[in-house]
Amino acid sequence: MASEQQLTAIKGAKVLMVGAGGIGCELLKTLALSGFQDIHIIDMDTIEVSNLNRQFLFRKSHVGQSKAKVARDAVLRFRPHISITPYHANVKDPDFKVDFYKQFNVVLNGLDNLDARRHVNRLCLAADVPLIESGTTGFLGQVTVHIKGKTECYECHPKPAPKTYPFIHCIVWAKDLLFAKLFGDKNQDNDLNVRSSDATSSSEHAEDVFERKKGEGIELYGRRIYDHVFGYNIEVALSNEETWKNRNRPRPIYSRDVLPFEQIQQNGNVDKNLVADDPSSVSAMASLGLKSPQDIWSLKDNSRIFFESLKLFLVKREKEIGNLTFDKDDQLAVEFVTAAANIRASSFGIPLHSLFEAKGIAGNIVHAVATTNAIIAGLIVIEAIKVLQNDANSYRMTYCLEHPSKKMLLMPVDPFEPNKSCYVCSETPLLLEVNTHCSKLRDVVEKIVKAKLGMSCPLVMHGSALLYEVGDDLDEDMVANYAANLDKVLSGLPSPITGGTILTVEDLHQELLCNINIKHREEFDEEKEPDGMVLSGWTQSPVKEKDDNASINNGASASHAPSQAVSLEGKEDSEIEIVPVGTGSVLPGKKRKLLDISEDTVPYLSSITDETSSKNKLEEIDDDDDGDDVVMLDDGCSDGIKKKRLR
Ligand SMILES: Nc1ncnc2c1ncn2[C@@H]1O[C@H](COP(=O)(O)OP(=O)(O)OP(=O)(O)O)[C@@H](O)[C@H]1O
Ligand SMILES: [Zn+2]
Repeated sequence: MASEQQLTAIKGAKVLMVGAGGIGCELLKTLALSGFQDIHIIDMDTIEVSNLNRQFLFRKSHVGQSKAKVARDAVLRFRPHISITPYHANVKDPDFKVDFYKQFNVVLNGLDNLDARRHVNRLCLAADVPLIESGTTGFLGQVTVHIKGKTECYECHPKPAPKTYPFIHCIVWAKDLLFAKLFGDKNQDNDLNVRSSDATSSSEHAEDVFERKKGEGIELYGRRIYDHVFGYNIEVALSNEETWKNRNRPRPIYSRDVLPFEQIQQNGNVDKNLVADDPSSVSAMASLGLKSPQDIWSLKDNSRIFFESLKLFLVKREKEIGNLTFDKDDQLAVEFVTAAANIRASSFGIPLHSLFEAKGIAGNIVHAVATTNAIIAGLIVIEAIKVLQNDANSYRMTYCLEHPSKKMLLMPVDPFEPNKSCYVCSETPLLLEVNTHCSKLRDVVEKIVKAKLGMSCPLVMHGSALLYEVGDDLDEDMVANYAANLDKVLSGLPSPITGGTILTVEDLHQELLCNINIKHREEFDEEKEPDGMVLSGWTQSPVKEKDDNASINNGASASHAPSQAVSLEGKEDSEIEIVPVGTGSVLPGKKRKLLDISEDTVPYLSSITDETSSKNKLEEIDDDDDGDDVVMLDDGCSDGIKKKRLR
């Protein structure tokens, strides 16, 4: 039960929630039931069938509608007198300026990607509004509190850029949607659009394009599926302008453009598989003479594998069709999923992957666990109430573990101090080593300012000389001038950038400005420094640890298969390796000293302290693994940073 004081703080609060997905639905419900009365929600997406298993505010009839709006309506049904304001929009939309943030007492993130999280972090700092961050991956999760000047900001320590993340979505699409639709239960609910343009929209019984027509040849059928999912469905998606306002538009791909019809007919050599009595050894790669699973196939080869594996399923494994579920040890299934994921990746401008990599990703996908989202949402609200009461001594970052430690599944730790060399929350300049005679301004803007510093609308200045900016209100001359600058080497710019120059970069939408000291360097190691430049400053810790009790060891070697993501074996009782999860990237492992935990710090801990019962509870949920929230857990790496706790 909340105290009088807590209730007063809750009732008077105006909160912003960003994201109304897995965590967001739980969070909105918990906020409403805890007495919050003024809640604003931003979410840019519409509801999909695959969300329904865990985003419990949504029903099948809501598919296609705004998540923020439907979530609001669902909660108003049981809390009709509170105010919930939905925004069906990208949080990076310039309408959400610093003044927008200033109206809130606290911002609560339930996002699934680094880019949006960094953006919100910057605006919360600019507006001086506390931010509570969260993330989940399967059974793992965490909640962190970020208060300007008091605790570390979300970006105080660099997070490696996600490498495979967008590709994971292609794998999930190929595996859980396309493979399931073609070879699994025909009557399942599925997000794939199954109606073609010829199907009259009025007819309820319009044909399902995935059904093979009577007498239809395998090649024709394959081509129809290919053109539907990679061509027509992409065109349908493109017609919704709203979706692409802040995203890269995909390109429809049709089979005739990649592989002329004759080539599809001559595609594979099914006979090569004749020796295979065992259906499990049938392989499209063998049929096509593609040998190495490590090779990254071209779009054309992926298309050939697509047609060939489809053909082999229909010819050699006909009996299994309708009952198949994806299995990473099923060679033909992996070939099909790799090819389909790569063709989709090509459409979205995402780098293609080898069969070997795709198999690893497909086999390691961690599904969302609704209970973890619910626990994390509860913890967000607990921290939010402390923040509203300005109860700084009780702020905790809490980690939800997979296996109990000291009979606990929730690990609270003290928040950390801000990193004094963080370019986001402090004014410490960065250092860029670059060959100023070879590198162009475009390289700095793309590889450093956008990719590393996460600025979306950057402006680059040298002293008072404006070298580059983006914006809707620029006149033609300025646009031409900036375009010309982008193609000049740094030392050849109108206001030359050389060793010793201080460059100022700014993103007006994020209210972020930082200075970069330029150091000229002649040579770079192509393998280790592929950008041809090195950015530093931000990663070094300003803190010299003196107090052993306050020190955190670096997670020197943290290899984290999903089940080991939090590894306790061989560790001192009070020390644990923690991997922040659900952040849309693979994050470094960190060891953190645990607090003495009492039930005061985590009020509902007592309900899950029984080792056996809590484990069983979670394992039951594992049975329902048809969630599609995916975060790859890869090998973690140390960020090599020492941090200092607040107390
Ligand atoms: N830039 C953004 N602006 C607004 N909302 C965002 C932004 N980025 C992500 N989101 C929202 O954050 C939510 C994250 O929820 P969640 O992790 O459950 O993902 P999901 O997209 O619902 O599910 P899945 O990715 O597993 O299909 C989504 O609803 C998504 O629309
Ligand atoms: Zn910071």
